[in-house]
Amino acid sequence: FSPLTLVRKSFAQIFQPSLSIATLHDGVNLDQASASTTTLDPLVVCGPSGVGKGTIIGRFLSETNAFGFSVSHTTRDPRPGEINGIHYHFTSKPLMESLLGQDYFLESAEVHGNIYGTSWQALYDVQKAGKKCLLDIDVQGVQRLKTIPPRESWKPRYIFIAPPSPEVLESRLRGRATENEESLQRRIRNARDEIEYGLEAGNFDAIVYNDNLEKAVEDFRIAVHKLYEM
Ligand SMILES: Nc1ncnc2c1ncn2[C@@H]1O[C@H](COP(=O)(O)OP(=O)(O)OP(=O)(O)O)[C@@H](O)[C@H]1O
Repeated sequence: FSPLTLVRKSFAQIFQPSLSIATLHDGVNLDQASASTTTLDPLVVCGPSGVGKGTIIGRFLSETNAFGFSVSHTTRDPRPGEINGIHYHFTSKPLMESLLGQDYFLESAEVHGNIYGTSWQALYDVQKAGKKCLLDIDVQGVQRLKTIPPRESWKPRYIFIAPPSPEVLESRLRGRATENEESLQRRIRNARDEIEYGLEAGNFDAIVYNDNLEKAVEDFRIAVHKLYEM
């Protein structure tokens, strides 16, 4: 039977823990399964709000085709211009709640009354396109991810982005001007514990300090290349 049959079969068995990426990857030579699996391991990027994750990731992704973002599910309403399946999988709250009760999401979070989640399928979709999935996850999310037993598609690398100091973090958050004072104070309060966890030995595979942006992007690039032996 053709490789395509294999691919379809694999999707039907999406929750099978030992699913091989080789069978998910259209056109891949199945004999090279072991060689192709590690190259698609996901990358989890974490750091306190305002540290510059989005900025660094944006710069990094603009220079590489090796990584891609997954499409998240959300219960929030689409904004003008947002397309279902491209920007988000827009999902009703009852359906989302039912999916949360199954092993459908690798991570989920409630933000301002809306539920967001990254499904295993979304991760597989990125891998199927031959890319490593880059996930921007908060510290609590990372702590939950670490409880997931490794599976063929889930052997992530973890990078923490740290601010040069709490004062600089606060001034960046203020400079971004996206938060009201209450939200800003909450982010700053949370940041203390998040930074402590991030800098603790063994919690992350690499730590990148975002002081000078150019240097941080370069350090991020170097860390990724090391972690993936690229
Ligand atoms: N090295 C840097 N020097 C100065 N300003 C920076 C630097 N890196 C990022 N910034 C600025 O800091 C602000 C926060 O950055 P960004 O939005 O990327 O943070 P984030 O970690 O993605 O935040 P959140 O988790 O809240 O989405 C932005 O205004 C950004 O332009």
